[in-house]
Amino acid sequence: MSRLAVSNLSASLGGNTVLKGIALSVGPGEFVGLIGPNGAGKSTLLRACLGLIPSSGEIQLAGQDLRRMTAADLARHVAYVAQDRDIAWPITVEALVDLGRQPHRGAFARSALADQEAVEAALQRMDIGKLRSRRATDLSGGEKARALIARALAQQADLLLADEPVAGLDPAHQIALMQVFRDLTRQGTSVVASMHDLGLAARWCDRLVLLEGGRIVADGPPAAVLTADLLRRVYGIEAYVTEAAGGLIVQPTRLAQAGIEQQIAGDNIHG
Ligand SMILES: Nc1ncnc2c1ncn2[C@@H]1O[C@H](COP(=O)(O)OP(=O)(O)OP(=O)(O)O)[C@@H](O)[C@H]1O
Repeated sequence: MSRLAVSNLSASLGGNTVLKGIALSVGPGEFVGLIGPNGAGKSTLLRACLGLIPSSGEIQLAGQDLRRMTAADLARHVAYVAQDRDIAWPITVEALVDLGRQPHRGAFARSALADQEAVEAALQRMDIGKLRSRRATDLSGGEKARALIARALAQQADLLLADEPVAGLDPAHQIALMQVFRDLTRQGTSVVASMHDLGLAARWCDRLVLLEGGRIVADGPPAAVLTADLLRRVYGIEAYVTEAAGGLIVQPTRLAQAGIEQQIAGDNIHG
């Protein structure tokens, strides 16, 4: 059964239709990268799948109609890392991560062993064990991002939706996060992460979904989606793309239009 099944999904914001007839199914253990230019609709799609914005069409989570699920049901099935990293309260990092356990217990219950283990595992996975006693509001941007991802990991939901989770992370923590997501998916969790880093998306995701103007224009293995033609057409870039041990390598190199202009200039100089 799909962890997430969306069909004919459309959504409007501020009077504009920003998602148009989206169909998407994510199975157990898939690591899906949601890619596309600024404004393509990636955040809106993730938010619609959580019922955070009004939408039309069908959205099922773990076989249940999203619009019939209670907040508690939803929190047991799906964890979310928002693009916005604002942390409102000066609670400790450990207390912040522990909030991820809330769906698993009553509001005033004491933390059970399973909760403590989940929090500890999330702190270690995101390499923030040594920050556990710091106030979350005092962390650096990348540290805040890791704390918020840890909170979502502690939730131990079957589906994790993460909006630009690598933004602001240093290269080591970017790779470590990709490894965490891959490990989770190999254990059966499904991950959908929006990403701008095409190199990371190419190398780590099982599947890429490319959005443009609120529509899905490609959906498949990285090598099928990150073609020179699609990169030029959708992003307006040229890229170095090659198969290598360990996965596809994609390195954007220049603007497609600028490339044409340079070629013309070069032709004039040499011609
Ligand atoms: N509250 C809003 N009111 C009006 N338009 C909105 C609103 N929120 C988003 N939009 C528009 O919806 C479109 C999709 O936005 P969205 O944030 O989903 O894009 P995105 O692919 O996540 O972009 P980015 O890569 O820049 O984060 C954009 O054109 C954006 O301007």
